[in-house]
Amino acid sequence: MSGSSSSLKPPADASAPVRHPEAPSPGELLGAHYDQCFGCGGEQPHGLLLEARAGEGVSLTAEFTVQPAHQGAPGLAHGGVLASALDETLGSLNWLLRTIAVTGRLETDFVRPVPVGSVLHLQARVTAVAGRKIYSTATGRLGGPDGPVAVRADALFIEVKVDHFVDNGRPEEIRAAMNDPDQVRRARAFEVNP
Ligand SMILES: CCCCCCCC(=O)SCCNC(=O)CCNC(=O)[C@H](O)C(C)(C)COP(=O)(O)OP(=O)(O)OC[C@H]1O[C@@H](n2cnc3c(N)ncnc32)[C@H](O)[C@@H]1OP(=O)(O)O
Repeated sequence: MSGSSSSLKPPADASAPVRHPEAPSPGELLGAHYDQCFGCGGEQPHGLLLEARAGEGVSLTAEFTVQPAHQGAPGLAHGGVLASALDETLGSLNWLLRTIAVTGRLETDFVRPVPVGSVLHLQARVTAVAGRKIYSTATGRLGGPDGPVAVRADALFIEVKVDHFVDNGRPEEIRAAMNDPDQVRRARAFEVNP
């Protein structure tokens, strides 16, 4: 069974997404937005170490290799970890829009079990934008970018101001990220256009 709830269907007056003129070129690696991010950061030993690459328009591809630390049932990826991989991939799309946004809703279909050691080939795109609401969809395939779908998700991201993080994040990490002397790294921690 599949299908998504009505809040994930763009309204009739939604617009097509517009790729930011300074978005990375198709094929370019996006790199981690924050080294402590569970989804993409290099400083998280049990993180997903997801690598996303810009695609055409407002789309991207990403790869996630399932490690033993990501198990739920013996030898199989945990469903919550797979949802995280989808969330991170979908969240990375906002960098192509240069919009700061957070996940409001994420609906996931788990179609096939995903073994430890396998590579999940993710593809995501923004389908529509309506005011602060960004609608997007993603699939994760096994065996290659054209392999069978193992997971898929539809999501609604909501545009926020940087205050969302500053006001709600733990002060230690906010301070450290804000004080990073590298201007690009400082901006990307919050996915803000530097
Ligand atoms: C730096 C990037 C990191 C990327 C990491 C990967 C992405 C993530 O995992 S982000 C972390 C997980 N997400 C969060 O922590 C978000 C927590 N939630 C919140 O902070 C708030 O609920 C937030 C910001 C989403 C919305 O609150 P707020 O700004 O007050 O918006 P609000 O006015 O309620 O809603 C705006 C619109 O979105 C809709 N909306 C908000 N939440 C939802 C939802 N869950 N489902 C459906 N619609 C929703 C509202 O109905 C409203 O629609 P309309 O404009 O048509 O009336």
